[in-house]
Amino acid sequence: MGLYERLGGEAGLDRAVRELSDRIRVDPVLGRFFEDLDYDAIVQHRSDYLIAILGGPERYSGQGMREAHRHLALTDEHMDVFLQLVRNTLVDLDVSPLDVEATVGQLDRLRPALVIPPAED
Ligand code: HEM
Repeated sequence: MGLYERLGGEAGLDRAVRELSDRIRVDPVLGRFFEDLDYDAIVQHRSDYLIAILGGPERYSGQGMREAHRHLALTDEHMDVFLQLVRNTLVDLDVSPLDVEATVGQLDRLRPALVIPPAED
């Protein structure tokens, strides 16, 4: 059984992403990014995307991660807060410590696409 199945497959990941997204929305650092956006659509896309990269069916057909986040000018701190919320959410959903770290590790691989390096000047 792979990581995707151990996380509960499509239903398990959908639930985890919903729980994670509720936490992101009220987070003091990350919440402001979602003001005035179609929140439910973002949660659905995020879920589809994560299901695909964690080994489930490919339902995501939105933009690439770099294009989707470029205008947000995310920093390493934003990414760290995001990954900590992922970690806490999975721990609270009783995912095993090894699988929590494997999942966080997979998501951290997207960091170079999501974080815009500070301008050199
Ligand atoms: C591994 C980490 C992440 C993944 C897999 C991910 C995934 C996604 C996906 C799939 C979309 C939708 C793109 C589309 O509909 O075309 C999206 C949009 C968005 N993400 Fe992320 N995201 C990640 C990290 C973050 C972080 C750290 C933030 C910081 C707040 C963030 C903020 C946003 C916002 C605000 C949007 C909507 C942008 C807009 O519509 O203007 N994401 N993300």
